[in-house]
Amino acid sequence: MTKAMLIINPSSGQEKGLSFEQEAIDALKKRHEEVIVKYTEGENDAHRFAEEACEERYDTLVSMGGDGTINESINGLAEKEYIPDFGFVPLGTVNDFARALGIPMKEKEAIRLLENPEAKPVDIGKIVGERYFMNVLAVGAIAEATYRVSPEQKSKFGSLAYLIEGARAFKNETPFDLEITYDGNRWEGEAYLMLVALTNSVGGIESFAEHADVNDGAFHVFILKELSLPKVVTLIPDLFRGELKSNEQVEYFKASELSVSSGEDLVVNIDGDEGMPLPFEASVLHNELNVFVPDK
Ligand SMILES: Nc1ncnc2c1ncn2[C@@H]1O[C@H](COP(=O)(O)OP(=O)(O)OP(=O)(O)O)[C@@H](O)[C@H]1O
Repeated sequence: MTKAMLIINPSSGQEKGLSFEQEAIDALKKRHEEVIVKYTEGENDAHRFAEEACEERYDTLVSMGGDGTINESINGLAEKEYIPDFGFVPLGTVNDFARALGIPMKEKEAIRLLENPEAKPVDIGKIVGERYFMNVLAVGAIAEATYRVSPEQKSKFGSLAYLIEGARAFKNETPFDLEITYDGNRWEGEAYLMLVALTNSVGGIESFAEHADVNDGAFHVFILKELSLPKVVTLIPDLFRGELKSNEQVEYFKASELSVSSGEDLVVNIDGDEGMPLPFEASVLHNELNVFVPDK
């Protein structure tokens, strides 16, 4: 008998998850005899439910929520002996993972996709000894500014709210020292921001790492080395043209393993949430999950 687990975060996306519950169950019932629904009540519930889906050998796990819920689900699935195919319905503000995979932003369309999806192998990132991520790591005050984005700003400006707070942090910003060893190479210098992207979409901007693919086995590392007027204004058009990696103020390289440290007290932002202090080591888990994407 085939079985699917549906995780719903009722609080995600201004509490719209529950209104799509029945549609999601109906879509999953087209391919599964049994559909079990789990509701999150707080932190770590989605993580725990996803682990349960592995242990109990569910064929499919589907999560409905924002990037926080999807990140927790992935943390429950990664590196398990048995891993169900994974699908999700994006309910959040930014939804970078969904953007990268071509999953529709409209809930009804994302749910319809569950009736006849293609399961695509997808990379995820691992912070060694800590946790997993699916989109981005960031270090620097500009990244930390994103914690100041309020729910009101998010509902008013969407993902633009993060750009606005980030731009505010540009003003009084000073560089920090950074040392990165990667795949047998080394980069050392001063930086204003470091971003490690696994997919093309960062902060809702799909052209951020335009050349990045969800299963290319690589981290795409961007280091903002300079932040001086008037050159800084060239970052914006390059960002939206997908040319950020060629901007003279940016150092760019690809890596499958990274070790990052700094002499200063810095904290890494993981998929938009506050992570742990530096130093850290990260590696790509190539084709770790099978994720439902639109059938071609
Ligand atoms: N029933 C619940 N009530 C309140 N908070 C919950 C509940 N279940 C889970 N959470 C919390 O919701 C957070 C995840 O929210 P998620 O990112 O999925 O949605 P969102 O905040 O609407 O998305 P986005 O940040 O993209 O706008 C987790 O920190 C988790 O602890």
